[in-house]
Amino acid sequence: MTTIEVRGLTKRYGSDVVVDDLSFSVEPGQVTGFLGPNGAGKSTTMKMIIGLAAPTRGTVTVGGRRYQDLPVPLTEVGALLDASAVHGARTAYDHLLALAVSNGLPRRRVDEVLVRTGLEGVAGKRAGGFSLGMRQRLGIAATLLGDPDVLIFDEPVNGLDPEGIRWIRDFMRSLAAEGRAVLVSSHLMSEMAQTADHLVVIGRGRLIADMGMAELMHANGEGTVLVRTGEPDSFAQHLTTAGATVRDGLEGALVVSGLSGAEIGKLAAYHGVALSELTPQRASLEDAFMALTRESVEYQGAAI
Ligand SMILES: Nc1ncnc2c1ncn2[C@@H]1O[C@H](COP(=O)(O)OP(=O)(O)OP(=O)(O)O)[C@@H](O)[C@H]1O
Repeated sequence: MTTIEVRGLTKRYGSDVVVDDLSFSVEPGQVTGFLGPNGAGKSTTMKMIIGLAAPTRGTVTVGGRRYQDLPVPLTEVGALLDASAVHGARTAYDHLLALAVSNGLPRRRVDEVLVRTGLEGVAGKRAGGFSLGMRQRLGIAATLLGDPDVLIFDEPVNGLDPEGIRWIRDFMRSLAAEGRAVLVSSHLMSEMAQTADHLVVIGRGRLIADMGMAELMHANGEGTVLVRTGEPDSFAQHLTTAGATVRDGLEGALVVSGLSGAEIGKLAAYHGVALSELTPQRASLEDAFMALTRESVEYQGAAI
């Protein structure tokens, strides 16, 4: 089972400890969101995973081995840390071919990853003229050349338009569905809420939370549903009788916990109550993240 294991990882730059005794695991078949405010140490951690920065202390292994000890790293782990790191004068095809050849990978992989990332139509175009979204696709294509079980992406949706964001999100999910371990960093909880199965949250280089997305949602009141109806009082009664907890929301809305949206919908149908809104709440997740990382953000602000 190929995973990333981070144990007691620490990185010091001068007197600054930017990654501080960090331990977590990245499991296969999941998207693990690596969350933290700007400057929390996400990029530095990712660099240490793929041997671009040396830990001051601690270890990090991919599939049980240090990156430096992997015979053909590209076949074990693909990483996209900076999509602009492309030779602009080269075509997309030549960029990938150079990477494949220098890593002893078969030429056919270039065609395969171009198709997989939807770039086959622009394979002969110079990467320098690519939009940010296309550069990201090209960067992702490169990570897949060696068909690795582990993939690492640093803020892959930064600066992308909604269509680009959606493409990346779906792509991450499809990679995890194939059984790969996917580690993806972001400073936005809202982004991770729609992509990740598991979350590793850091602040000031330290681990703040390491938990399943479902667990986090549950712990932070996810499962609350906003309900609007013309008969709030009688429907609130039905909800309470069915085991839900109901409190009043804004403008006559009911805020319901203890029943899912589907269950509330069925209950309304059973009692012949027309609902004008039935919305599972997600905002609490963003609140949870802000609360978790507030201290580290304030520290950053105060340090400037
Ligand atoms: N080569 C370096 N030399 C000195 N300090 C560094 C170096 N690389 C990163 N840092 C510092 O380490 C801290 C963590 O940076 P890092 O880029 O890992 O954070 P991050 O969580 O990825 O944030 P962002 O989302 O802003 O990239 C920052 O304060 C940064 O200035």
